[in-house]
Amino acid sequence: MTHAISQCFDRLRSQHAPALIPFITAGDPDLETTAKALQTLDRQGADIIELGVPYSDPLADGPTIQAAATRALERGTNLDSVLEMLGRVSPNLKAPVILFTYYNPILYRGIDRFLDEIVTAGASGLVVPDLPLEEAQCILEPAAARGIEVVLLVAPTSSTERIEAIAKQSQGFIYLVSVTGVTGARTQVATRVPDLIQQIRNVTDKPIGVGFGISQPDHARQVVNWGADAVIVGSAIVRRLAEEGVESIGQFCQGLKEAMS
Ligand SMILES: N[C@@H](Cc1c[nH]c2ccccc12)C(=O)O
Ligand SMILES: O=C[C@H](O)COP(=O)(O)O
Repeated sequence: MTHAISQCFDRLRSQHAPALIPFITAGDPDLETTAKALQTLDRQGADIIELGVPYSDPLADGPTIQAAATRALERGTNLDSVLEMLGRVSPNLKAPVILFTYYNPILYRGIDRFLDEIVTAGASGLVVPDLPLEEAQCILEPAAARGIEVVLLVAPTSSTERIEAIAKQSQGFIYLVSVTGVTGARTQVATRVPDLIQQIRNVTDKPIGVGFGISQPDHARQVVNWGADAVIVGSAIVRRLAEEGVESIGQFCQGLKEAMS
């Protein structure tokens, strides 16, 4: 049973290297571009890729990703078409893919069927931002049985007890949301991030990935210097992909990766 995300972190840790995790919205501007973008990111520095399934009622929706999801939905992108595309591309990717989706499409299909389908498509992990810890059990176990790692989120507002419980249950790594606001490029990384990283470190040795607002190589370097094991970059890549195309996100990823090393 593969636990590809944990394996990826084990490998990187032995090299003392942090992971770069770019996020893109599937279907923006179309799924063929997403397929090319996945391959480009894989070749140009992504260690793990977070692939967002567009959804009509997102939570934590910053303007860039919301606009991308709206465009993707207008073209008829749905979970079936995203998984069909991923199934074609994933055999050629080195980087494990984490699927980002809200809980409603999972519930609609049924958890077991959903998990079987994402395994077939070649996904390795799952982020479900509207699934609170208390409700996560129903998916954590059947996912683990299939080698799918469910990454849970810690927010700046999480209490110490809650951080401990999340850290215990999260698989692959712990996603530290750096701000209480929405996704989107910001001019600097929230100054409480080092404290939050330390708080999580105190209760677990699982890898910690930091996301939200990281949009420049300098930000990525700073987060790594603060002790993060992974840097997650969404909006800055989604915007470039939409405005400048696939080549530009390859170059951007290389730049982030260099800054982190
Ligand atoms: N889908 C979210 C973006 C997002 C990507 N990855 C996340 C992880 C946690 C919470 C939110 C996100 C949005 O609409 O902008
Ligand atoms: O997990 C992916 C998020 O989109 C990261 O946040 P960001 O968009 O602010 O970079």
